[in-house]
Amino acid sequence: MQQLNNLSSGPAYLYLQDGTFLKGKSFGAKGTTGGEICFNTGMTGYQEVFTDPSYTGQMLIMNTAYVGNYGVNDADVESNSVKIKGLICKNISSRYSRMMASDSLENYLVKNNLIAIYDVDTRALVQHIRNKGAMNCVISTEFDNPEDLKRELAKVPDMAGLELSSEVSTPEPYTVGDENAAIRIAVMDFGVKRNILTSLAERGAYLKVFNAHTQPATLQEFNPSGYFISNGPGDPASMPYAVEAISELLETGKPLFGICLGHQLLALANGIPTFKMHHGHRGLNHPVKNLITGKSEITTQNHGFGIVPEAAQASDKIEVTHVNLNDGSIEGIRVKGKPAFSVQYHPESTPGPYDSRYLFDQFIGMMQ
Ligand SMILES: NC(=O)CC[C@H](N)C(=O)O
Repeated sequence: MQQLNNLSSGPAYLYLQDGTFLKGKSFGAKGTTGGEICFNTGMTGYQEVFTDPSYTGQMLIMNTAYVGNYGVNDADVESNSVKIKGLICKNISSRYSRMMASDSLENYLVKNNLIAIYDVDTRALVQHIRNKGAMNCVISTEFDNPEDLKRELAKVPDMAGLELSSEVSTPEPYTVGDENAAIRIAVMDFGVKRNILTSLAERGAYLKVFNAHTQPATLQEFNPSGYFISNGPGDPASMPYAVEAISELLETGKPLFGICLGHQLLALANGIPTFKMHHGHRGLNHPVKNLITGKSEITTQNHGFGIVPEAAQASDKIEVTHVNLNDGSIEGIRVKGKPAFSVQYHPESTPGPYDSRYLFDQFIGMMQ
């Protein structure tokens, strides 16, 4: 059991676009930060969530009552840095306990320059977002009055229409797995989670991960058995370059699998529009029904956009394969006459239950 040096306890302020103004305590780095507020209902997996590139630009409320209880380590990361813009919690644990932990959450946040606020009534705040919908917010340890905070908030871009994949995609290609493997996958990196790559590599695939703006012809030079379209941050409707590339890849007739942003982009490539959800789905317990097998799965989710259900149901290009049992949103599709499919949720489930990992086997099976 490690004792933290000293919990920082200076004041911090939270200001929302609708004028909601809350005082809490400062934790992690000092300063002012802004982004779109969202909440994650998971009780574990904070380090994976903080480093998931799909959270770029988001101010995250962790619904669970305590954050930090089990510290941090070098392995539980989905990318090489913290990607959330700011953190909002109820309680920060003043000590951590786990054999695998190498440091405290507080040191980690300071090292990663992440501004956090705690001692906020997160239950009330989550209910507020659930009623009013997603909106921008700022956290500050520098400004303590609504006028200054409102001015800082005005600098925060709107998530709708925002293209963020170019910020988080790998600048240079890199490979994962055994280069002699029979299965080769070209990965379009829009902000890929590390454990998606691991999930494919541990099933015997050799992966080459390419920058988001790579031309399809360059992907084809790798002579892949199939294509993977990754998750990622931002508004899929702001990415015509990616939709164009995916449309071209579909013409190759090779297997193609998309996750989350990849699902939204595959839908767009088939003429199905996307929309901004009221407050999104983020957590580890979202029930989804697989309409092909009739079985349900408990899934990990992180998305603020969705594909338009009426357009998906009416499309003659795709078939709906998965539906969210909470709200009926479309969470899986396959392209008619092509070996291409996608899901809105996260089968690698880091963190989360393992129910959906069969999707990686399905993709590998299609390429064998
Ligand atoms: N996890 C993801 O890929 C998220 C996709 C998209 N940025 C959304 O918020 O809906």
